[in-house]
Amino acid sequence: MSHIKTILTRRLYSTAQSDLKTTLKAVIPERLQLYSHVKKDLSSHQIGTQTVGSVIGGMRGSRALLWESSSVDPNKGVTFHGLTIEECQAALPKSKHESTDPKSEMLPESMFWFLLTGKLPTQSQINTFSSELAHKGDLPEYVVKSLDNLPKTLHPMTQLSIGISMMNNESVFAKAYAKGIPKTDAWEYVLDDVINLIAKLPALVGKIYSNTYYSGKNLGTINMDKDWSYNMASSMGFTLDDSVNIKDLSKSQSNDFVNLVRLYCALHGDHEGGNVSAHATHLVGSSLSDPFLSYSAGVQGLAGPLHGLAAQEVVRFILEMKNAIGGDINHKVKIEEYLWSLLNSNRVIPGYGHGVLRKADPRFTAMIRFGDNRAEEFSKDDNLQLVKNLSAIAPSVLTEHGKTKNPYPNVDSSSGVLFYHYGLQETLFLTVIFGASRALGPLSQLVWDRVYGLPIERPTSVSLKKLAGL
Ligand SMILES: CC(=O)SCCNC(=O)CCNC(=O)[C@H](O)C(C)(C)COP(=O)(O)OP(=O)(O)OC[C@H]1O[C@@H](n2cnc3c(N)ncnc32)[C@H](O)[C@@H]1OP(=O)(O)O
Ligand SMILES: O=C([O-])CC(=O)C(=O)O
Repeated sequence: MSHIKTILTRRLYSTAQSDLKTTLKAVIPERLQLYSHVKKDLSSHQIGTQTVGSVIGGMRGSRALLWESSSVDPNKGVTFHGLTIEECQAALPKSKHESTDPKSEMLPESMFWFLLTGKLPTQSQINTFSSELAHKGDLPEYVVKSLDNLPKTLHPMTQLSIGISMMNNESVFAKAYAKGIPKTDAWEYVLDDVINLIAKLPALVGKIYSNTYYSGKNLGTINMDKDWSYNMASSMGFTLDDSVNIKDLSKSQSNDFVNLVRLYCALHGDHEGGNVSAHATHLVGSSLSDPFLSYSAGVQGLAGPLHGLAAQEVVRFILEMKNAIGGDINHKVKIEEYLWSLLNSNRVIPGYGHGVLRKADPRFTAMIRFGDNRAEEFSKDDNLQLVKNLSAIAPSVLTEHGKTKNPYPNVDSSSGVLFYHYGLQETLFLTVIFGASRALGPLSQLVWDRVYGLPIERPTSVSLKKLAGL
């Protein structure tokens, strides 16, 4: 016994009289050495059904999640129940007021219906559903008051996640669960919560925008006869008839903005289950946290710069680059030099690379198409032109740099500058629209998680020493 104690004491206790950080610093080099060995020499080794490389490499290549609504092919990108973006654009209902307008975009609520059911909704089903969302769109008073009391300097994504999380006070699922419900009924309560959550996003997004940038002024109202994206645009003050038109847009610019929200939100709604926001929502939901808590976790994941926050980072990067190259947006050499300066200072090029994709993201192309279809509006937009030039130049620079497995643009590359064009120039806000959009897919899957009665997610962890066979 005393022998064991001596060994443990020698192995486990710090010998020096040092503080916490110093003690940690001292043990890092040895552990890093072991980590490098495991990564370099043992990645292909099998541990259970996984490779060691997958365990320490962000679970790449591990098929570990059940997800119904979309899938991502490395070369072709996302499909929604097997339909490509263009097929969805052709098949999903638009606003009832613009159903024959070729420039009007599919509605995110049509996408949600499709993601959830796997069935294409009819125009009349969507008219009714848009109206249901509008009627459920009011924010509870305590949420408004709490948002009003947050510091204006709080990042809009943090405000979004707080707002969503607070509404768990409304959760019919949480209340029903507390009373006791059969497991087989859970999905119906979850569906009610999911619809309520999605319905409240336009007002929530508008409230955060107004509080952060316009001192809480009422910028617009929800119109019961309009769709979810139109109401989001109104809440932010970007429509002519239902808002203060805060950016003084023309009628056609305001229509474009609404359609940009529609396209952006429909496209960003789902990207299979492994991305951080979807996975976080699914993981938290697996403990039977209600949809508000679950999706607020998803939003917190989306707020990371390697994931959704890249939407804001790209716009900042494009503006900085334009400045640094003296506005010479067509100067290939200057652009290349700027990219190298970033890479050489160990920064990532935002909007490039992907965990799964190995070609340009078709969502990137769809957003660029949105601008190209409005040639007159965008003909003098240097930012969009720079984004396009960059997409022709950056892949060869990143390939020569030799690190990223995918040197092509991802979805975040193009979308921010489109919003910027129409006056949404508060860059820290851009990911909030992403946050509203991403509710569609992960929350539709959450309903199915409860239909199937999926268990709590609980993989097993393993230590580095064990991976190294020590
Ligand atoms: C909605 C979305 O989430 S889309 C993604 C949005 N994020 C961005 O645009 C941020 C920039 N891109 C990246 O950081 C990455 O490409 C990610 C996070 C998207 C994917 O990461 P991974 O799957 O690890 O990419 P990959 O396996 O190609 O990474 C290998 C190396 O290339 C580097 N790399 C990847 N992309 C880039 C990039 N755009 N610029 C510079 N280096 C890059 C990685 O940092 C990594 O370096 P390391 O070996 O020193 O750690
Ligand atoms: O799939 C991913 O990892 C990131 C992404 O593009 C998304 O979530 O839309």
